[in-house]
Amino acid sequence: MHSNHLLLEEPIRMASILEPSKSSFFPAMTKIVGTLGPKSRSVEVISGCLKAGMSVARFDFSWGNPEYHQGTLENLKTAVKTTKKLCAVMLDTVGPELQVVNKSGNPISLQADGFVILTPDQEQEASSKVLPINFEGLSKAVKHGDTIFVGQYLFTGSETTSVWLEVSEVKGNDVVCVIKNSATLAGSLFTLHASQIRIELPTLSDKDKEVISTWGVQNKIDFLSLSYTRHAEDVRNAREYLSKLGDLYQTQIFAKIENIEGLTHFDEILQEADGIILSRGNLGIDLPPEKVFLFQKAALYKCNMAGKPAVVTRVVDSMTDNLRPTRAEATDVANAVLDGSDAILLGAETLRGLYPIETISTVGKICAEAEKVFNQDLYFKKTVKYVGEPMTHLESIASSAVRAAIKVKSSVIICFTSSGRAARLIAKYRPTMPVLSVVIPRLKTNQLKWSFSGAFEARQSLIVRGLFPMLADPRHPAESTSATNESILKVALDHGKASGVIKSHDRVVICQKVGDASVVKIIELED
Ligand SMILES: Nc1ncnc2c1ncn2[C@@H]1O[C@H](COP(=O)(O)OP(=O)(O)O)[C@@H](O)[C@H]1O
Ligand SMILES: C=C(OP(=O)(O)O)C(=O)O
Ligand SMILES: [K+]
Ligand SMILES: [Mg+2]
Repeated sequence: MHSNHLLLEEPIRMASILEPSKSSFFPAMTKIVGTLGPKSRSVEVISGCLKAGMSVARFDFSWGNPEYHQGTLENLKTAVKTTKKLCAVMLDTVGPELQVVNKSGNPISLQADGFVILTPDQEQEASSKVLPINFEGLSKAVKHGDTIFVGQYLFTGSETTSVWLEVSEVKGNDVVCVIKNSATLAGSLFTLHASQIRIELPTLSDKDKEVISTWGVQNKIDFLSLSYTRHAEDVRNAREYLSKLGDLYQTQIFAKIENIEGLTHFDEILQEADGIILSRGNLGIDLPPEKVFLFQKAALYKCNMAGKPAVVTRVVDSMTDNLRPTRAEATDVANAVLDGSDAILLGAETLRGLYPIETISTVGKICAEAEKVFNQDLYFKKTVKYVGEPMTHLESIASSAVRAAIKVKSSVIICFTSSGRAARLIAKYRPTMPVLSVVIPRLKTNQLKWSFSGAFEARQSLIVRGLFPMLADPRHPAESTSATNESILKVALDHGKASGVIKSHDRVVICQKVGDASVVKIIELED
């Protein structure tokens, strides 16, 4: 991954672009989140997705019932066991999402320049004249001239099954709209996005709370993807809610920025959240198109400097029905990596697309190519400058480990960690080689029972660029002696060798505590 590192800023020999990339054990340092659904729920397809590089599975509760998602999750567990590839679980909330329910499922044909009424009366059947919605307050929120977008769940923006509407007038609780483009709405559920409109609904709905406290608790979800996060308060409320649900106090919250309200409160949200999802599906229609890239670059920079993982969505929409991405999409994936994203989230492509596995492997290959030309040196300097001095001891150790690893051309960095903090800080400096984070379980109690920490911490690193976790045997307690440290290190090195990332005579940088001191060690392997 770090060999023959090219820099875009230097003249590249054009022919070198054509040199095939060496295959490596890790498809890419950038992680892939796949949304699982109808086209990606069998053990066979999920196994294919894991082998192709998916390391986080997203379960989107905007759609489907808990039993359906449970069936998928059971298959995921089987696939994880058989492929021996780790995968984290992300629960995605419905939040204040506006939806049109088309009970009959019959296609609804809308003609440009005609009118259609949006009504909160859900008793009415959806038709080309009336679309019933799940929200009473739309008529109070919108005014003449506002734009509304309605499309199939997870619309890609490139299909003829979604429609733009312009508000013509408000009649009581109904909103009369002019149809801007002819379209046929297909399916039984449509998402409705009112551009730049405040929707007075809670970010965590009652339905979300119920799902989290049942399905979420039962499955010990690693991540909560908080749809339509608009304020830091939304994250605080979700955290408060999770803190009372057994193991879920350890669940990380990823705030989804999907509209202008979230964008304007970005800095405060980033402080509260464990990570950010740049939800370009919704945000891409809330923002004028010419502003989307600016948000992406600015938000990724802020996440990188804060050392918090950032996930970019909606990159290869056209792969929902096609085996190849468009040129623009392929370039977009690479740019997301160059801009600093940790992970790419696939939505419709894996959920209802025809090529879930191929999409993951194509995106992974593009990411890996972009990583090779990522200007780590420049990024490193920028980050050190941003953090300033004095640095905390741990951050200084982490950044030094990355520098040492690059200088000695180390094949991997091995980081011992219990909380995951040290490994995340190393990843923050974007090393060009993989980081094997060896998570050492810690014995803990909640006054009712004793258990080992570590499982959440290990899985949560599956969304961070460059981190590859390994959970140490709980028989090696965190309060370790140097003898146990040595034996764990041997296990980590053997694991690295078996997977092909470490070879004989390689140099390896190790970050661990010896006694009370954090140390960075460089070792050179023998045969
Ligand atoms: N069990 C362990 N054995 C040896 N070193 C460790 C262990 N856990 C953490 N370290 C090292 O201790 C330092 C603090 O790491 P951090 O991840 O913040 O630890 P903690 O998990 O205790 O919060 C780092 O240098 C890390 O590599
Ligand atoms: C990922 C997104 O949201 P959803 O949950 O609707 O897929 C998005 O808007 O990009
Ligand atoms: K959702
Ligand atoms: Mg969305």
